[in-house]
Amino acid sequence: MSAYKMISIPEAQDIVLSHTQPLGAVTVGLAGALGRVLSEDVRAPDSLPPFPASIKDGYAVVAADGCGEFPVIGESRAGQLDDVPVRPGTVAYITTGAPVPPGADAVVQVEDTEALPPGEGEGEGEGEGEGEGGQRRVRIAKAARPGQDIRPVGSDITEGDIVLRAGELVGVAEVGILATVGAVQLRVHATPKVAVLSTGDEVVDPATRPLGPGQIRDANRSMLLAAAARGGAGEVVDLGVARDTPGHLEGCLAAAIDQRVDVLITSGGVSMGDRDLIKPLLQRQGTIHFGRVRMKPGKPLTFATLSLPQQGGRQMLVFGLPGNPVSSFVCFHLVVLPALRKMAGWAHPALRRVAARLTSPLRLDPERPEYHRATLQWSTVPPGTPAAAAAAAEPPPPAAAAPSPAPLAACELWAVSTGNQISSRLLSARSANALLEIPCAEGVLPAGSLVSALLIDDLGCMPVPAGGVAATPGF
Ligand SMILES: Nc1nc2c(c(=O)[nH]1)N[C@H]1C(S)=C(S)[C@@H](COP(=O)(O)OP(=O)(O)OC[C@H]3O[C@@H](n4cnc5c(N)ncnc54)[C@H](O)[C@@H]3O)O[C@H]1N2
Ligand code: MOO
Repeated sequence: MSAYKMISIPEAQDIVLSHTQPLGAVTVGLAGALGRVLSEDVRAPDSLPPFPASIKDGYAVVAADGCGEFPVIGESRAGQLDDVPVRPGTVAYITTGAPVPPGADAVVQVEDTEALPPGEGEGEGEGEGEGEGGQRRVRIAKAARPGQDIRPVGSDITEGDIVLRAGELVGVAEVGILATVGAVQLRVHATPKVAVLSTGDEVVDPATRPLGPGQIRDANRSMLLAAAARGGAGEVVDLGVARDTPGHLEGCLAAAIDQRVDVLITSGGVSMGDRDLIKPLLQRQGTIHFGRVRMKPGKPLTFATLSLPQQGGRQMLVFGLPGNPVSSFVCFHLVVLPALRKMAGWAHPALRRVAARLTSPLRLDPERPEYHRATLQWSTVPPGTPAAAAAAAEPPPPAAAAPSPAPLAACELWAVSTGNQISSRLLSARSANALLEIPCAEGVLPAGSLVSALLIDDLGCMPVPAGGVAATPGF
């Protein structure tokens, strides 16, 4: 009998998040802002554009002048302005992004004008568009309305506006916005320092070849270090492999404490065997909040906190993940990743959920809900099925014609199982971008059933339908 009560995964997630606090603020430069969560609002110190700016290459005009021939009395180029006012009956040459000169209230794009050739207008015998005394002239062929092709001051950003709020995640566009408003030093949440430790006498370095009797290569440490780095850890610490002795394991825990990590992730040694030493160690040194979770895979998942009086009473989180590589992978995404995100300041750290249809039937587990690894695919027909094979076998379009795009309304997200889900088979996580939340019940879930899918990756490994998907139905 296990000493630990079996709890549900939502309970486990709530317990972990209730023991996890956002880390304090630190200052980073713009180059270090990507992927961080702002801890303060960012305001614009000035307006954009800071001056009325032309949207087109053309001529700055007085709109009321309408069409006709006009002298070009100056130029306004981006970054360089002739400070000559445009009076009624005159125009100024202007480039995209340049300040509209005083007096002008519209821009006429160059396509709606004609530089007057020699012999026309006043400037016979001189260069194209140039009149007497070198004065360029132009014909405005299309009347402008006031304000045409001008971005007024502050039309993109108004001075004092909050352009990004505390709690927002800085992505690529946000880096550009920060640069736009000159925010080159930013207050963001600190990111957690995460250590990873494998356990087990059979576990050897991945470089080991050939394997000795009873040995297996350490898959979990590299995988969890990568997962922590991608999951937003500020620093990752490789603690190696703990041997199956209480003394060595304790030494590894001490190393994590000495290195002041915020989170320790161990794998292996949490089940019921006499060499499963993680739970007894955590019980001695901290508080175990749960030690069994109703989930497949990942049942012996363990979570503890250590309060460290020798380090000012700070708290360290410890996740004891099961040794089976898939169990470690699934537990990391369901329980550890939300904690790392919350520490890094995410307001909504849970995995995102979408709906998808099964392409094949799934046998249900009557004891535990299953987190079935799958690749989501956006398609009109269930991928990998006879219907998809029939669609693929249709005669190819004529050589010159591209395959026609699928109509948007006919597409759905299909969940393609990654095959045998035994928790030792890490290939069941290969190219998986979702964990299907398969309820615990008797029987079989038929193909075509709608299931909820937790996204564990961007959709970068989602296959692309031939011909793409049309943006508008029937377009
Ligand atoms: N009597 C019971 N036995 C087991 C139970 C149970 O409830 N009662 N639960 C099973 C379940 S479910 C799981 S999951 C495993 C988890 O066991 P541990 O966390 O104690 O893990 P280990 O025994 O150390 O290893 C399990 C398996 O994974 C391999 N492993 C371990 N570390 C690594 C690594 N770093 N890289 C690759 N593979 C690793 C290890 O060699 C074992 O094959 O317990 C069941 N048993
Ligand atoms: O729960 Mo264990 O993770 O089935 O293999």
